[in-house]
Amino acid sequence: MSFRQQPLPPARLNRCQLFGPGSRPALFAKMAASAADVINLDLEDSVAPADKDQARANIIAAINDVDWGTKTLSVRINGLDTPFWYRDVVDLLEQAGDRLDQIMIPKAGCAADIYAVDALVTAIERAKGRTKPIAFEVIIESAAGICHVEEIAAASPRLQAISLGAADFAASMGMATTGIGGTQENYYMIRDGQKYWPDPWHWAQTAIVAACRTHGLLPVDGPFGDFSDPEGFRAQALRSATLGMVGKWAIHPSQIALANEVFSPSEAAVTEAREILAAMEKAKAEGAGATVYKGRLVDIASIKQAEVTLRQSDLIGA
Ligand SMILES: CC(=O)SCCNC(=O)CCNC(=O)[C@H](O)C(C)(C)COP(=O)(O)OP(=O)(O)OC[C@H]1O[C@@H](n2cnc3c(N)ncnc32)[C@H](O)[C@@H]1OP(=O)(O)O
Ligand SMILES: O=CC(=O)O
Ligand SMILES: [Mg+2]
Repeated sequence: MSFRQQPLPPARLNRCQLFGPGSRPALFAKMAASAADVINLDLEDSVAPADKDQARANIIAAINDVDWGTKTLSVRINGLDTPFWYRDVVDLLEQAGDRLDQIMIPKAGCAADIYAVDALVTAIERAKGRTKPIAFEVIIESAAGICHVEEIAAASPRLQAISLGAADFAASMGMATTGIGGTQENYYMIRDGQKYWPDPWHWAQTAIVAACRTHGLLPVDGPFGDFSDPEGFRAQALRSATLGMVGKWAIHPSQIALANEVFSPSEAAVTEAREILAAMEKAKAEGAGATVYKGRLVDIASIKQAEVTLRQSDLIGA
């Protein structure tokens, strides 16, 4: 480990972020009653320009009126390239109650984007005497965003999470795709006449995970558009979890249980993590730094790997 210790991310569950358009208030109570850890009420791309004002009013009313339980409550504001975002921030901070936890900033391209929203939020918090600081989450979904992901991750102490937005990311990168996330038909390799489909999102995900882990944030996988394909969703989520992401968006209620399942360590994984810690305790007592568990090497790094699983399991149990 470097002299500078790697900070832990916020100790809260973020296995599933359920999205719903601010222009469909009939969904809000259903979202609140769902099993998602995080609720994202949307003012951005699921809301038509003509509906932005009404969606904002719907969301402010719902933040105050709906019982959101213990969920993290987040609102996705409009991008900084639009005429809507400042009004989103001003109205939310001036009119929504303290139940609002977080603002999601889409299409972040550089640290200054986060700085701009931070400055506005901070001024309104002070003017209005808001005592609970609003947290931020951002979406990396552009070429500029992925190029500057590390400076974005360091941009504000308000930041808690970064998601990959596969749809806008693909558009910004000029990728020849229309599907949102998952396997892309034309992204394949051939070996011995057999097609094999690699993961086109892999490098962007690992860049986000590395930036998040460096700065103590939660890395999250974004939307999987084909909600009629649970196996495709599961495969994408399993890859994300394997790479270090802690959760995934749901754009339909059918995806919530899948995300919760994938991002909750199984009983077998928890048992194995505990057994590795026990094996290492025994090794330590015998003066060894490494030992054999189920025929394979475990050493001091294995303790840290096991702790990743146990921290997540403890959060779920808490
Ligand atoms: C690329 C991006 O930016 S993704 C993020 C932004 N996008 C979004 O927020 C889209 C969120 N999802 C949706 O708007 C909707 O789920 C849609 C448009 C995809 C599908 O909507 P519908 O056609 O109503 O879905 P469907 O009929 O299958 O819904 C089944 C049930 O789930 C409910 N439901 C649908 N979406 C949601 C949701 N997001 N949250 C909670 N409940 C929902 C429906 O009201 C319906 O309830 P009912 O059984 O009580 O009648
Ligand atoms: O906002 C999400 C995306 O995929 O684009
Ligand atoms: Mg987007």
